Amino acid sequence: MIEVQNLTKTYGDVVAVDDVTFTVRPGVVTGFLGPNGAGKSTTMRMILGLDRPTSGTVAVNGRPYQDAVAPIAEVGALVEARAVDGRRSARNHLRAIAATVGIGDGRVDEVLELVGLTDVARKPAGGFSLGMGQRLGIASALLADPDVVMLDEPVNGLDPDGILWIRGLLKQLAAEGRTVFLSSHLMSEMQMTAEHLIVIGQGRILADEPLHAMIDRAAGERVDVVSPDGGRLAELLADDGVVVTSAEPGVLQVTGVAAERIGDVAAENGVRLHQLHTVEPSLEQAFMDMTAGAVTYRGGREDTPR
Ligand SMILES: Nc1ncnc2c1ncn2[C@@H]1O[C@H](COP(=O)(O)OP(=O)(O)OP(=O)(O)O)[C@@H](O)[C@H]1O
Repeated sequence: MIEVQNLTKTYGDVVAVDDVTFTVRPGVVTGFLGPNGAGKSTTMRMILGLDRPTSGTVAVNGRPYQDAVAPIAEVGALVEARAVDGRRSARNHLRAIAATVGIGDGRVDEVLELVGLTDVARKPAGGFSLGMGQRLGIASALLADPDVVMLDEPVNGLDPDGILWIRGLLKQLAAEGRTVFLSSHLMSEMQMTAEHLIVIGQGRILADEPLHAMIDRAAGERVDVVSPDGGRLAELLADDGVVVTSAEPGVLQVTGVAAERIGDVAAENGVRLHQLHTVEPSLEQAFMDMTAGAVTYRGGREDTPR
């Protein structure tokens, strides 16, 4: 369990993390989602005790992480590109880390297998692709069999197969009762990996809810209707909470009422329907709407803070 309470971090005038409170529970893959510069890495670094909070507290399994007896057994983290000596093999890289905490070669081979690097374990890590490097980073995070696994942008550089693999691995780790916390700035990736989402924008928490709750809110937002009797249908649908807009004659965009109900009303009143379809929920759009006012940096030529 990770408990973050009223956490704030400022760098000069920049408030990187602004009074953030949340809990990451075991057994559920929790995603930490926010646009670039939202404060995800800073928060994760404070959870690990790598950065000192300006104010607020962090506890991992009930106590401040700095006080943990065997940190890598407590939290397995992939937070910044780990320094890997490129001439060293993946296996020797892991053996060197393992030696510092008395972990034997058997466990090293086990995690290599777990992350799918067994075949290349004796090859120099310098020749690894970005995706293989990510797998090696994840292997070192898992080496000491930690209760809490925290990964900053673990999907970076992974191809679709790699994304599926990490999704399965994280679900498995959560099912074993571990606390699994990972960050990303891409909703599409989170949709595939996380069950619970904590959304951050400009250092503030914007949402903290199960993925399905976010999907439900985004779902059923709009039904598109094509009908030669559009005007009449709009009148029939008029009700509290129902909004009908029409950009062109005969084409309606309806919110606040389900497609089934629209079909029934049309049938009962002899209104012809040529098309009726619910616009698929777009989590990406929901996320963009949520963080619209909270984007610190926007892409583009200048890429300057707003
Ligand atoms: N060491 C630092 N010194 C000054 N400002 C910093 C430092 N670290 C982070 N910041 C600022 O704090 C804010 C949050 O940055 P952070 O890296 O935590 O965001 P992020 O959500 O992890 O972004 P990304 O997705 O780009 O990694 C940004 O405005 C960033 O410029």
